[in-house]
Amino acid sequence: MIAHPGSEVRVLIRSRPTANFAQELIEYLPDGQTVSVHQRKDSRKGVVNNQLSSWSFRLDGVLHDVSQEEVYGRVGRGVVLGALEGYNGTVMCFGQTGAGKTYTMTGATENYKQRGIIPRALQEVFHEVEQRSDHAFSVHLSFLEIYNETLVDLLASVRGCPGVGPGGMAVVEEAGGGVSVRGLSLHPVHSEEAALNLLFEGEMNRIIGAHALNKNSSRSHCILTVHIESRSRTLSDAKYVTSKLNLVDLAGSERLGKTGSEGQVLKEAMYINKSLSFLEQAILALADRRRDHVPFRQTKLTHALKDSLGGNCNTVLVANIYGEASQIEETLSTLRFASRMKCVQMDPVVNEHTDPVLQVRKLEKEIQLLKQELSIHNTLANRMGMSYDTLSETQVAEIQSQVRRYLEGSLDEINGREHDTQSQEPQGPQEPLRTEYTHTYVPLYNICPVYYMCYSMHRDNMSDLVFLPSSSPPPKAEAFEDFKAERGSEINRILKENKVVLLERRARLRELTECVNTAKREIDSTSTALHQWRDKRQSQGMGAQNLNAQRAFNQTPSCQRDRAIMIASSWDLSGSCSQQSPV
Ligand SMILES: Nc1ncnc2c1ncn2[C@@H]1O[C@H](COP(=O)(O)OP(=O)(O)OP(=O)(O)O)[C@@H](O)[C@H]1O
Repeated sequence: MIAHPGSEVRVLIRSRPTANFAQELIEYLPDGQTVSVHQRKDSRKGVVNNQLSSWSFRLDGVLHDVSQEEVYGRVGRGVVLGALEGYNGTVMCFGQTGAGKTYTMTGATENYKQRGIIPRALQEVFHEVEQRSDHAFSVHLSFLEIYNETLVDLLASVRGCPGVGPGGMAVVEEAGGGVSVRGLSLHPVHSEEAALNLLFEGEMNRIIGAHALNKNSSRSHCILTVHIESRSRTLSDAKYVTSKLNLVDLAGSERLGKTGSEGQVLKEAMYINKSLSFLEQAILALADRRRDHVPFRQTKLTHALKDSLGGNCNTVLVANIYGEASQIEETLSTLRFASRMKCVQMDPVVNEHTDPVLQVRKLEKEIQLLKQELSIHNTLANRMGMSYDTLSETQVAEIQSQVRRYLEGSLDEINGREHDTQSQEPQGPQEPLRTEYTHTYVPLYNICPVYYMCYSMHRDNMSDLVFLPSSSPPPKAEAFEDFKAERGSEINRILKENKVVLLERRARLRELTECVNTAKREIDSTSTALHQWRDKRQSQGMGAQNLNAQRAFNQTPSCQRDRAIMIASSWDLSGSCSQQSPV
């Protein structure tokens, strides 16, 4: 079961079975969630007092006289299944020494039915991995012990383990708020059996001590972490999920007077109590939503558990109590811790990541598909053979050469049509303009706008061709103006001078034409007058000789007559024309 965002840490109580269960002091209410504790006032303080003080704790469940299987079902299963989906999860046991934390987490080795949450969780993980064939899982184990404020790798003895590096072990912060333990070995596991072997190996390395309340008392805190990574086999997705499943068996708090610990066991007890009291402070801070600082770094235990207590983690706490009257103060203390823990908020989210290698492959595939799509569009738009590959050096050199030839005049148009006699006739009007390269045909307007290249080359004096990263070159007129102002300025100057001379000569021609036309008009009027005079003379009986001369003149073709008149006119005008500059 995955906690909803904003819900609280789940807390259940488990009591160690005892023949001396203090029924009059500890009461489990029928709702299965509430525990009431009644405590007599302390008679040792000098006042004989039989008054009872009562406390009531409402939690998420009470596990009283229940089997290991039921405990796993109500505590562990949901967290394990969540971890397989990519949610971080923590199952943690807390309570006084001898209350049954190790029994709950690891269980008893004598009987298979008494195996605890950890072996059952490992079994469930590998059972699910087998069932979920549409996903590829990778599972690793690490086993950390915190003993007297020292980090210990419980799997360092496993064959092939690289051992701790020169920096030693340390809790390190990760980007995103998580923590990891530098120097802690991580062991790949492919089966339940292999995982149980590692668990057994680690358990063997744990430090156990004996005192009055527990002859096999854990003298350290232990965190077994199952690291899970899952990738879909069906979707070729670059995304994958990871999770950490922390199974935490804390050392138990102990009243030194009651346990009678001495020497090393006493020293251990002091470390245990100190770290548990820092854990309580951290939980208090986490439970108080007005506080933004949580003192995780005060001790190795809280630092290592930083990302396992609520927050992004699906957390379940089992508060183990030892329900005898003599342990009522410890029971009360455990239940107070439990009710504070219940106020800690959780906001579990799937740890989704993107595989960079797969992401690159995916993008390459996408580019390929887009190219295919583009090529279909080009075909439909009658622009076949277009290439969108980056230009090779040869292609760039070829374009440079084309532009040079254009500037030298061997290409007639700036759009890339070859002008020399060897070039073939341009293909049909539908065909794109192309230049041939060693390996492929690339349309000029596709590989680089030629206008723009020319523009760049003029600027750089043809020595250094710059491919400006723009797809919109300046208009032809603008580029030509630039050319005239810069590289073509000398040609432009000569052109302008010639233009002036040409204009002068045109004006002169216009004047001459006018003179000719005026003379022609005079000749015409003279000729008309002559005809009129001749007609008059004829009618008055002129001599036969004159008549014959006039007849001969009339028989001359009209074009010859006009020419004779023109020549005569120009002779008349030659004096005035010689005043003008020669054409
Ligand atoms: N629910 C239970 N059913 C049967 N036996 C139990 C149960 N809980 C605890 N025990 C027994 O009680 C004894 C102490 O339990 P355990 O070692 O698990 O306590 P603990 O809380 O881990 O103590 P410590 O903090 O000192 O390590 C063990 O012998 C264990 O088998």
